[in-house]
Amino acid sequence: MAFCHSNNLLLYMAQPSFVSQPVAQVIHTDIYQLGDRLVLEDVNFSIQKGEFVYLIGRTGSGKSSLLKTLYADLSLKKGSVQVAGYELNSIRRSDVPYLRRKLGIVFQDFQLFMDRNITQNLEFVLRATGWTDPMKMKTRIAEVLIRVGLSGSLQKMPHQLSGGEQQRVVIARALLNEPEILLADEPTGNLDPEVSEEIMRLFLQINKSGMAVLMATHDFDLIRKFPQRVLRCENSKVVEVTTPV
Ligand SMILES: Nc1ncnc2c1ncn2[C@@H]1O[C@H](COP(=O)(O)OP(=O)(O)OP(=O)(O)O)[C@@H](O)[C@H]1O
Repeated sequence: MAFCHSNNLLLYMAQPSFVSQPVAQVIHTDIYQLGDRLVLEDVNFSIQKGEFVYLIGRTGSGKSSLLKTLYADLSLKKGSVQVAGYELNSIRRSDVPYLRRKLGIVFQDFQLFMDRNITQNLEFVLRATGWTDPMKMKTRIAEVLIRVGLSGSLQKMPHQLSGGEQQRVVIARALLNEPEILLADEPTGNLDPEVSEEIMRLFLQINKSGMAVLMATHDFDLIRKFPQRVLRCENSKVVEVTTPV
């Protein structure tokens, strides 16, 4: 297991060299919100390729701030963070879009363009991330929609889809550039329990294909039903927990 508490960093560093490079590695890192407010201190953990990790903690404990740090939305003042091959300590502003292509980001609020159909929503992201060939874009959009079980929705407008289906589109959007890790912030927060479970099964299915997932959630029913590794934000620290519920 690659996680380390701050007092056993040596154990962490003593991992044999054949262990694959983690997709995310956070060492002795302080997490600040805007206005220089320290939210989490001395954070240490790593996530290996293909791992599924829940991130839990009370409201305001720092889950979103941690995720924002990983996708370079909050800047790093102290510590070392490496994500998808990028050192965030030294990342240039101009490289942030390239980092984000290697991450899939899923939020609670779907953030789809409501005046564009599903194909157009996905096309927008492909164009913004450098795709130009219309045939390749069409194929990629069809692929990701099949993956999330929405192959019949290419021309639908977001309002014609249920909440669960809209979240599936958001997950499809996050998959477009085949990221190494999905960062999900309360992805089931707006969904009823049955639909939440379906979305969770989708995340697990994607995870099985080798993509790491870090999911912030308050949903203990999901954690009980689909146990995975758990990190908890509490008292300004991030700790690994074995009995979260
Ligand atoms: N944009 C912001 N500017 C300044 N402080 C913020 C901002 N966003 C959050 N904070 C503060 O940072 C702390 C951590 O908030 P964060 O949103 O990371 O917690 P969280 O665990 O994700 O909470 P929730 O479960 O409610 O989403 C809180 O004290 C919050 O008030």
